[in-house]
Amino acid sequence: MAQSSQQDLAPHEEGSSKDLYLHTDSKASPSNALEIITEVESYFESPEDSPNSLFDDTSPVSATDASFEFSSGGLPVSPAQTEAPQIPGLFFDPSVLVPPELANDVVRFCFEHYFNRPGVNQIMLFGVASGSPTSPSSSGLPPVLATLLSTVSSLSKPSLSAETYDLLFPRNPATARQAILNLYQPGEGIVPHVDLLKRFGDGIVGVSFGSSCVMDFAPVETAADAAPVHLFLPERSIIVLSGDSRYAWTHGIDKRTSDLVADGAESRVVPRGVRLSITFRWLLPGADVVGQDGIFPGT
Ligand SMILES: O=C(O)CCC(=O)C(=O)O
Ligand SMILES: [Fe+2]
Repeated sequence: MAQSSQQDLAPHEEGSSKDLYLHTDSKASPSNALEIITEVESYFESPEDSPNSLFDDTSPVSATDASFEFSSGGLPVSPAQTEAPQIPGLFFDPSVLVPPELANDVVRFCFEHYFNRPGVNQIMLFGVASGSPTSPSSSGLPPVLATLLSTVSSLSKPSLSAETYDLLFPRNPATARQAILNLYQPGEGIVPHVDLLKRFGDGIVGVSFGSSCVMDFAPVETAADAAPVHLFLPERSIIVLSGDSRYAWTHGIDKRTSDLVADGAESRVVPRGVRLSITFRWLLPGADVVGQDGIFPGT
């Protein structure tokens, strides 16, 4: 699969594999969100036919069931690991999950407010440079996402170093947060990439809703040849990318309808359902200005 540099992912950048159409959507905008951007097309990789059911049953099936693909190219892939890989700055604890009630609230809110029209599969929300885990309502994000952020903050604190925790959840944020909502149908993915270096700072946190998936990581330097690390991200799990894992490794999701996952000495196939991911990132200073010289074209 093609690797994408961070430039390829910039909306409207030349060289992007697909044209992106951005528009602000004031109708769908909760009053406390600064801006909502709907990307009608995105850099997602899609299969020929996308199933249209939402959040289907995704119970695992036997790895010997030949009806499930193991990779987009039909080539076998090694089973994904279920524990955090040894990638500096990557934090992942499979036992730390967002509570189901909050996950339901988040999914319901996002479908009602953002994914309520055909063709919309990506939404960007921008918070403000204030608010903290202790007063999430002042983040400028919709309340349910502010609650998600504060829940992720308390859930992940024990697994994070103090330094990484402060990076993600500083007492007095100096820059604004972006929340990007990505909706994947089974069979869709996202090309391996490093999140935009000029737009986003260090410390990225992502939460999976509705379905698991396997995220692939590869070192930037050797991404073309090196065997990627495959990590199984269960529904409601939290992943943190900082330091090397944010800057020196690509991350991506192969376009498959099922994933092969290690299960002790065995492996199992886990079908993918509709997955919503919510990723929180820091906008770099100056990247929070919307306009010709701001976060949109040309930056
Ligand atoms: O869906 C995900 O978990 C990853 C999304 C992502 O990497 C991005 O939006 O930059
Ligand atoms: Fe990313």
